[in-house]
Amino acid sequence: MTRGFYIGRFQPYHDGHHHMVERIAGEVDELVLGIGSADDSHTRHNPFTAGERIMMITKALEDADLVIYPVPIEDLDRNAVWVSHVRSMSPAFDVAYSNNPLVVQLFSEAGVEIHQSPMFEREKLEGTEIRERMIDDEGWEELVPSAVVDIVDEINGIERLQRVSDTDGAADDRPHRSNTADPE
Ligand SMILES: Nc1ncnc2c1ncn2[C@@H]1O[C@H](COP(=O)(O)OP(=O)(O)OP(=O)(O)O)[C@@H](O)[C@H]1O
Ligand SMILES: NC(=O)c1ccc[n+]([C@@H]2O[C@H](COP(=O)(O)O)[C@@H](O)[C@H]2O)c1
Repeated sequence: MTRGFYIGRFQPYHDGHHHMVERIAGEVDELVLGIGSADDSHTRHNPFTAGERIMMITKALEDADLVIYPVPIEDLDRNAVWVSHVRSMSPAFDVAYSNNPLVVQLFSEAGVEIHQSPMFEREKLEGTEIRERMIDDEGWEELVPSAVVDIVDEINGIERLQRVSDTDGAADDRPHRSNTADPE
């Protein structure tokens, strides 16, 4: 029995993530989905709560032939202890999956086997691009699983994102420390 760990912010869970999970499903029996930056919500970069992201993932993977465990993981100010923090929150896992350079670096240093994979249609399957489309009322629905469209509707997610994007002070949606091994 092999259990994997796939971490992301999933803001929102989109078809690029879904494609990656389908690929991972061929390699593991069970998969922990780490909901990164679980403590953040209601901002342009992280509009959805951990609970809302758990709903998106659970419903989108309802019919998948895979046991999944969505686990919220809060951010820490200390990268050096982040892998211990992840382990303290997650079911034990044999292999981790990420394309985030900082995540790859931290897991590798901790001796965890980490797999990276090619990006799938990255020009459109990117959270930042999808959130911009949501804000601008441009087509985003075809870039996420249909279950995610239903949940965004149920929580009035578009209205929230449009409101917070006006008021959270962010001039744009540039990724922060999580997307680089060297934030400088
Ligand atoms: N289109 C894609 N194909 C394959 N992997 C992807 C794709 N988009 C994201 N990923 C990977 O999924 C993981 C989680 O990504 P994340 O939740 O940050 O999504 P993102 O699309 O990169 O969002 P954002 O633009 O908000 O940073 C990362 O390892 C990321 O590289
Ligand atoms: N020190 C920390 O808290 C720390 C370090 C590395 C990654 N992370 C988190 O892991 C997640 C990585 O996901 P992405 O690949 O979607 O950016 C993010 O939520 C990021 O904030 C946190």
